[in-house]
Amino acid sequence: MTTAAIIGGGVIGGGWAARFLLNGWDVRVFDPDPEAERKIGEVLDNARRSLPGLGNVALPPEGALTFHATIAEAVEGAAWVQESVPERLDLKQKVYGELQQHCGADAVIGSSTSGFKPSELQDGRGNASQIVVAHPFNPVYLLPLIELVGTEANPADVIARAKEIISGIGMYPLHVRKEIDAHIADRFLEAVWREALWLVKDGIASTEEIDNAIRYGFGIRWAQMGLFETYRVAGGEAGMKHFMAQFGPCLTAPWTKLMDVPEFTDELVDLIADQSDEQSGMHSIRELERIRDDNLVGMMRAMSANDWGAGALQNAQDKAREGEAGLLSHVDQMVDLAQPVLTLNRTVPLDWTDYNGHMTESRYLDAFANATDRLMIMIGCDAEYIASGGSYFTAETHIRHIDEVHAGHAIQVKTQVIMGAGKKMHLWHEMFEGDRLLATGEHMLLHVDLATRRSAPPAPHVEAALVKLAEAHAALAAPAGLGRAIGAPR
Ligand SMILES: NC(=O)C1=CN([C@@H]2O[C@H](COP(=O)(O)OP(=O)(O)OC[C@H]3O[C@@H](n4cnc5c(N)ncnc54)[C@H](O)[C@@H]3O)[C@@H](O)[C@H]2O)C=CC1
Ligand SMILES: C[N+](C)(C)CC(=O)CC(=O)[O-]
Repeated sequence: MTTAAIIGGGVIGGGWAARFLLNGWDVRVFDPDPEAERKIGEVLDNARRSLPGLGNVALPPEGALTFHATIAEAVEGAAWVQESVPERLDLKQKVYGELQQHCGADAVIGSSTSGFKPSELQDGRGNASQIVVAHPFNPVYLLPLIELVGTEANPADVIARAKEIISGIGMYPLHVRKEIDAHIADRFLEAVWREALWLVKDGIASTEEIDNAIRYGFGIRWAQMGLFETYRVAGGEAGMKHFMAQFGPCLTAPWTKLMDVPEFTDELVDLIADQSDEQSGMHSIRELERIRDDNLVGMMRAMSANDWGAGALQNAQDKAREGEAGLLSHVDQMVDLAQPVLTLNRTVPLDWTDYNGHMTESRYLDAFANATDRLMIMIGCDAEYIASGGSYFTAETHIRHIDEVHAGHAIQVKTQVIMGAGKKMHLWHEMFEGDRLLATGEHMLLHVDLATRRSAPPAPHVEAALVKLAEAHAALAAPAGLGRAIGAPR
């Protein structure tokens, strides 16, 4: 088990703690705030309901979370130390002074700083080589971006280790090669924030109107294509050059206020805080966090379905975790061919639940369809085979809903091949939460030629693998409920 130390467990430190913990790391926290344990507990509750279901493969078992009275205790045995104390350079440097006396010389110390350069954090430190900026985005347990910034004081192996660890907890290390104030992303956020303050101060728009301008338009667009790809498309068939020719001249027009920052007078602070209360005060912060998390999970899962952007990153993570989750890619890897095959091992995601507060009926079919996909892969009917023109179509399905299950709970599907020969594949899926049977799915599939869209025999290697599994499963008892039609129990 690997250990992370979290120094400062507020909004961001709490998110880091959840990210490490849910990815199987032990987490040791130091924060002098007597409320820190409660606050991190609440962040963790939100993380547990949203992160595990983001991908389609189960996360590793959670690590252990402990709270410590001193920095010295917290950093003991930590491979990664994440500093997330308030944004004050003197405080951050004081904290490094203390923690470097106790942490391992080979531990990486990441700072969550939103704006300081790594050279400012390293200044005066004996062992500057282990200190880097690892700037996350709120909520740290869901958003994958980390701006990783180092200096010449950081050897290549420290940056490489930092990248490896960040990737290992499902995040995307964006290596900022040249240090600047506020890195890359906060430069944008700061520019947008300044403009927004002017719009409110000048009475042009309320906080809610500004938020609507973002969330009904360019905010959704940015989430999936960023800035340049979006503008390339906006240039039409003529592309980026046309876009720049059309909108370049506007840059000299007074469209932005940038460095001209409105003074934070009491009047301006009250104006913004009052509008914000009116806009969102009906929700507690924890409620708003859950609404935000539900939306983020939904958007990111949509991008996973398209294998795009943050969704493609999640898919790559899922792929890397399959082995650990017991999901195999060929029947020949099975230790015991005569047992039902584990074809799904995942957590119920937030967007699979309905108004009854449990997994909705259509998602049972989703889960069983995913289980069938896994079995197809295991007999050689994988992406390459399908691209060559052969696949299976489902001809008939019968699902029995036996017990309910909720978002955030782990589910597994085990699959028995009832019959597999020639064009036919008859499958029996059983869905469990632990030992509790949740549902069964009986599915008849036919092999097809994708060019003619008609049934056709599979390639010999696919049929051989299917027959091998079907013959091994023939020794299993017939499942209770096999062949049942809707009606009174028999
Ligand atoms: N809030 C945000 O949206 C983001 C903040 N950051 C950065 O993360 C860092 C932390 O910010 P937040 O979590 O927002 O602040 P916060 O105020 O929520 O949390 C700071 C925590 O540090 C603790 N603390 C204070 N002195 C300490 C010490 N000597 N040792 C250990 N803990 C101490 C406090 O008790 C508090 O719990 C800052 O550098 C900030 O720029 C980065 C990304 C986003
Ligand atoms: C406002 N902020 C500068 C602290 C924001 C960040 O640093 C990143 C984020 O999560 O928006």
